[in-house]
Amino acid sequence: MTSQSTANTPTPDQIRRAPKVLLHDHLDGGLRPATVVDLARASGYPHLPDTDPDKLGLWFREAADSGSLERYLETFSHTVGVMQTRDALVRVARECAEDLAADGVVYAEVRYAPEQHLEGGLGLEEVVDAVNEGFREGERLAREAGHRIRVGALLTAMRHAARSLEIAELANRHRDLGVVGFDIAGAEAGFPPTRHLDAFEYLKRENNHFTIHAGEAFGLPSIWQALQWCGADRLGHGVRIIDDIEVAADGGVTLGRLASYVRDKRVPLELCPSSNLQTGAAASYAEHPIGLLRRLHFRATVNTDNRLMSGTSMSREFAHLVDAFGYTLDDMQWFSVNAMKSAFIPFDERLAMINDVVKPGYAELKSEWLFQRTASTSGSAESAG
Ligand SMILES: O=c1[nH]cnc2c1ncn2[C@@H]1O[C@H](CO)[C@@H](O)[C@H]1O
Ligand SMILES: [Zn+2]
Repeated sequence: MTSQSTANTPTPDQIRRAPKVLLHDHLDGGLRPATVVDLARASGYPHLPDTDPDKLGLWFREAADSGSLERYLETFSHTVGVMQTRDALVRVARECAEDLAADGVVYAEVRYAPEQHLEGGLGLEEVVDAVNEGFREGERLAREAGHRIRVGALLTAMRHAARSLEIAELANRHRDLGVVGFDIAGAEAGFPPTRHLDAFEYLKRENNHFTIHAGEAFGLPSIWQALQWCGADRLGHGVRIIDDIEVAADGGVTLGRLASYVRDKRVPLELCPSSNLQTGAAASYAEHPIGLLRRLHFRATVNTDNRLMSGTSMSREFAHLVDAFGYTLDDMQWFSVNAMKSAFIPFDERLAMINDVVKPGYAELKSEWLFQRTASTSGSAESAG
């Protein structure tokens, strides 16, 4: 009865233990509800919609379930509101690393916008130092709990604001000091990436890396600008590339020039299924473009975006995809290797993560079925032999 193909369909426990790689996760979108409540109490933040952690968690999920990116983003005022002191930033970053590690994430790039954490009097440098300290503490605590994780920071500039060059310079100064790259985020419609061209050109001159939120709430022009004007290394979401792919009634697929470019150049897509359902970028998991993009061998990756607002984790994202598309451990490995290839750390480290951590982890899981014969199946196997 036990065949390799059925054994390759991961169980919830295997999904959690599988080594996962996360490239798109917002620090201010991943707080534990109880931590939001604690920090609000400690700092006297008066605006929380609820002070019961369970109800607050539910409030975030429901408020973010709005069908529009703009309304989804309004929920961040409460998380950003309680992340204005050094202690709060260290704690949130520490818990982020611990939570990801406990969920089986072995490598993560976590982003946040330093310019949003200055209201309590911190300077930009102090914000970055506090978050880095939290990540290092979280890595250490995770190790003590038996998990291995590496966390790098991406510094985000808000696309409606005008501090992107300053934040890009901040990212460059903290290069090799815990910050692995740069990003822009926030409302997409009306704020094209070309507004921040000087920041991107600066980073290119410095041989540094950046990703751009593009093709989430706005379509192909945003993706095209991010790649061809700004020179993004990766696309945050990029899910609307589907608008440049035609599927005929007979199943034949035609790629437009931009979709071809994205696939040919192996441009990494930081896809975030649950987040897309909430902002209206996709209707259901089964209809999410990730299914087609994976079949067409785009450089697709699976990400959480905002664990608090979506009530999600990497394991939950994969569980939904396993359910919707019948993905196996091999598919999970493919996404994880894709993500690791696309990370912003040096090539030799990415290669070692793939060969020494990711692949052995999946090999271990994929071989479990060999050792799990029950009395009855081993009996029938013997009699069959
Ligand atoms: O999916 C998204 N699209 C665009 N912007 C986002 C998304 N999720 C979060 N942020 C924005 O990024 C900031 C820094 O982390 C958050 O405060 C939020 O405003
Ligand atoms: Zn995002």
